[in-house]
Amino acid sequence: MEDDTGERSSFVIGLIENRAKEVGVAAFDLRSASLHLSEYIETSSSYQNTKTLLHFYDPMAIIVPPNKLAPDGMVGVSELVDKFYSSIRKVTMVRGCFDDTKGAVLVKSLAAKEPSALGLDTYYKQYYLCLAAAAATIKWIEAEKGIIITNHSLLVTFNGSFDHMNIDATSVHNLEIIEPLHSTLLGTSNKKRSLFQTLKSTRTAGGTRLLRANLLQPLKDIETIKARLDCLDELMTNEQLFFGLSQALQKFPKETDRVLCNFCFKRKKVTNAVLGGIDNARKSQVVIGNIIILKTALDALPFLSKVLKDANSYLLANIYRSVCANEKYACMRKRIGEVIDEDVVDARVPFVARTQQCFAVKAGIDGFLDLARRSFCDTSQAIHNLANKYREDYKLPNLKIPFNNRHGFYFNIPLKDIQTQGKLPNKFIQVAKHGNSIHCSTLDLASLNARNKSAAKDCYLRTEVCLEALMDAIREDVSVLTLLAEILCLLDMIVNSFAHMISTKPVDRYTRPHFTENGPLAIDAGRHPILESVHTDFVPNNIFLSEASNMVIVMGPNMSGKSTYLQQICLIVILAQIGCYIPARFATLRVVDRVFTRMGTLHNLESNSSTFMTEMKETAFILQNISERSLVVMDELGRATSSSDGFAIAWSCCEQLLSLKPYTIFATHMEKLAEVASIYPNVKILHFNVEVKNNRLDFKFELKDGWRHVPHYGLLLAGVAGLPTSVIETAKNITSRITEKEGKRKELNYEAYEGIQMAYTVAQRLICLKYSTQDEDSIRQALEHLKTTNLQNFR
Ligand SMILES: Nc1ncnc2c1ncn2[C@@H]1O[C@H](COP(=O)(O)OP(=O)(O)OP(=O)(O)O)[C@@H](O)[C@H]1O
Repeated sequence: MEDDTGERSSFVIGLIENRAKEVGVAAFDLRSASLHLSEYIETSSSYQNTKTLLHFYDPMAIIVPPNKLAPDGMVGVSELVDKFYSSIRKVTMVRGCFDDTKGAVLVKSLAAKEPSALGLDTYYKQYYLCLAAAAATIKWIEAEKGIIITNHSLLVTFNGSFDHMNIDATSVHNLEIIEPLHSTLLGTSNKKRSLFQTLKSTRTAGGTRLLRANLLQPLKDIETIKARLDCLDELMTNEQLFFGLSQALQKFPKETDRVLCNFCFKRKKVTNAVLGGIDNARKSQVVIGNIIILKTALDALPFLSKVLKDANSYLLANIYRSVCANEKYACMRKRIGEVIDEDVVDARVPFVARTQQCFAVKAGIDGFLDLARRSFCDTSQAIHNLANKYREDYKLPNLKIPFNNRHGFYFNIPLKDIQTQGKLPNKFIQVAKHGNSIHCSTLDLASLNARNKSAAKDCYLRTEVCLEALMDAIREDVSVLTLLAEILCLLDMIVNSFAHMISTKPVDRYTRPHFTENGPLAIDAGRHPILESVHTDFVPNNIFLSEASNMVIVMGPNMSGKSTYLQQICLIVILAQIGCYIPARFATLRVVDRVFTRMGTLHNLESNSSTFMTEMKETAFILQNISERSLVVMDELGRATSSSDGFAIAWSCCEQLLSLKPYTIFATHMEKLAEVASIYPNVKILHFNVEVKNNRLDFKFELKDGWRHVPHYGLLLAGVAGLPTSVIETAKNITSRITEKEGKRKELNYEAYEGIQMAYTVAQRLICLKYSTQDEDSIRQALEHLKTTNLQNFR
């Protein structure tokens, strides 16, 4: 659509990425004066997430930093724009314009929203890339359009990636998704691992990266989640397929995904003028190594095809259709076979790899290359002859001649051989002790090494010239290579991580979660995915949240398992939304768009905030950013200030959350908070069962309905911790007087709201039946039952 200025679109987009493949996007809408900030991890090497965003905004100009080769073979955002959005105006601004600190200051002063709602103080680090993009975008707009944006006028929103669940940095930390809390806090190694570490049995760096990205931003699209779960179902029921796939993946060199994406880049032509530079030789060596890896990967494809031929699940069948049955791969392999020697393989041992690379191209294609190879063979032979000579001359039968890329060939002589000789002859130089042997060289070896290296360099440079036409032909079909790279990463994650983890647990410990659009979040006998392997007797627990009962308040003494339970629910939801089975007997979930947690009580030293201020900033951010589809877990909100203010804050936050309708789990020690449930029927109270035996607390870790007063649990624990008896006795007297008064008030409240409670219970059951997958007869029966029981209750 054209606007008044004749521009097709009113959006200007700033784009920047970092080495960890996180992308920051600032989308400025000139028409509505709004700024949409997004920051996410790019999960695919073809920049699918960024493309979705660019497609959505359809901008008139894209601002990027100068072109720079992205690490790990990814096409940098700048090249992405050149390649796929050449019709859109591209503006390159120097990196200095992408200043995150300036961006934060600008956004704070221009935004119409409260700074607390933006969460910039608390989440500054999480936003830094999109803030950098915002700084450049705003600077360009002001200069280009000759305008100045008025303070507090801009509507600023923050989105992650469109297709993914958002988890803020604090929640990632609280939930121990990537790092366990203890190791970062105390610098100690702890038995407890993070979710990422538990799942990290991927084989390739690409698979590991994808797993990490998925855990940080799980999926939101039910169909994609279901496709992954269907694939897991098939792998769990078809052993042959599972083992076949694991085997097939092992046939691909580990760095395949990185190398395949490298073919997107074209190097400057190797001319005679540049021939000879050592740096060029190294780059040529990389090109040859890449071709060899591509050849090995293409050779592994037929086995993958054989394994996937009869796969039924959509995901695997689709991989078979798009990759295995795609003739382009076979054509490419044939084309490689015309130039590259059939026997060349990808090797890890440095000298074998060097030899493979020197002899990669078939003999007779290039005369100069054949000459360089002869020289390479001669010098290699001369080096081995030299070693033989030293063995005899100096009576060193165990002298070895290893090779590494840095030093070339060197001698390795066991210390005991030298001791029998008395001393190492003076001929040997650069002597260094390594364990039970010494490493050294001689002038002759150094000279031969130099000649050998120079011959290898000539081989590489000539080989690259021979490969030019082949490389161009491959580049024409580079999209099939990026597709293969993505598929290998995905398979690595699903087979080597998800399926592997499930298969190493006892049967039926992990089950497939079910998903509905708007149904309840119900988990039967859920367990903590990490702690269950630390505690052999881990006690499973349930959760049920629905539209009619969207808040659970969990009560219980210290150490009863509240925080673990909150973390467990979030981790189960995350596992389910990355398309993995979950540690529960049964679960049906509603897709969550954001997970918010308020758990830690750490001082935020960086932002110079007290415990209470950090708590309040995080709570403000949550309350202003949640949607009806979010999951919120709050652990002991309000405990860091005076008890009356803390209680008031906890209560009003509960009320606010109830009005916003996300699914909320609220853990608290404040017994008075149980009264929220008497007033609001959509709140359910649960407590962790604890028995008091001989003045000691016996933790059962079982979650039970309702609220239960455990007398003086704080005092019991304080006693165990060593507080004087006199102090504890006085405290007991005070607390029993307070609880007596409270009890009476609660009874009055309960009577007043009993009617509403009952009506809500009926509504809640009706909602469950609405999303039930049972047959019509059972639902009719259940409705009949509901009718009769409730008529009795109302009478
Ligand atoms: N379901 C469970 N089964 C077995 N052990 C558990 C279970 N839940 C928690 N635990 C263990 O109990 C300990 C205390 O749990 P947690 O920290 O969750 O308690 P809490 O109620 O949040 O305590 P506080 O109120 O003092 O923060 C944990 O170290 C955990 O290992």
